[in-house]
Amino acid sequence: MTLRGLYAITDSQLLAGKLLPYVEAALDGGLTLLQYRDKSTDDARRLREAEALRGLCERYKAHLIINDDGELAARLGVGVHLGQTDGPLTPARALLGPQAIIGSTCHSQVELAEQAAKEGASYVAFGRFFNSSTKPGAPTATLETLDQARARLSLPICVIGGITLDNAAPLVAHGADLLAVVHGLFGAESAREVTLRAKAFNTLLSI
Ligand SMILES: Cc1ncc(COP(=O)(O)OP(=O)(O)O)c(N)n1
Ligand SMILES: Cc1nc(C(=O)O)sc1CCOP(=O)(O)O
Ligand SMILES: [Mg+2]
Repeated sequence: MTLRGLYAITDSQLLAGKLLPYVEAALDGGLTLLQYRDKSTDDARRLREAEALRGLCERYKAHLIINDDGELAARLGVGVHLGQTDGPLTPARALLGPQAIIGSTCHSQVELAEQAAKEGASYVAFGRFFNSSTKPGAPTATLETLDQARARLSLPICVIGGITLDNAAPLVAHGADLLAVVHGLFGAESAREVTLRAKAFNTLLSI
């Protein structure tokens, strides 16, 4: 499977009361991946929302990824994204099976990405590249990180952190395959604007 394109990530505060219409608008504009990222402990709501997102992703032929929670991903038969403190990749791969999409946060460390590749990651994520209101304290990465990663890795490379339509082009030029975006996509005044932004990100990626 080739993983390239726009990777939308949900945010419970930003999308409060409009999760499904805004996600559907993004899917309408074209998403490769959608990550359900909800840091709450409300398991019933998390299950309900993730199931609804899975239905939408099936309709639009995008892949749903669950942040942090391999058990929920296994229950729904979808992918998972794991950070460096979210548990090891090898058991996640065993749990989810060979076809599942599993992503790994590697900050700015290509060595972590090489290790993730050995442990069965489907893509590796570097960031944050810009100021992020969603995760202001995330460690930073640079275009040099991306150059090194592109030279040393054959896995799809995802970039994240403060990405907008105005700053994404250099990331694509330096080899990013997946643009992972929260505010730059969903921080829009209307669902129509979300669709337009998604289409514009895809144009940047030549998709
Ligand atoms: C695509 C993508 N890349 C990086 C992250 C960050 O994961 P992590 O470091 O585990 O931080 P949280 O998102 O869990 O706060 C991500 N979620 N998605
Ligand atoms: C969830 C997350 N992880 C990051 C990392 O660098 O690992 S940055 C980030 C937030 C991305 O949201 P926005 O597009 O609004 O900046
Ligand atoms: Mg995490």
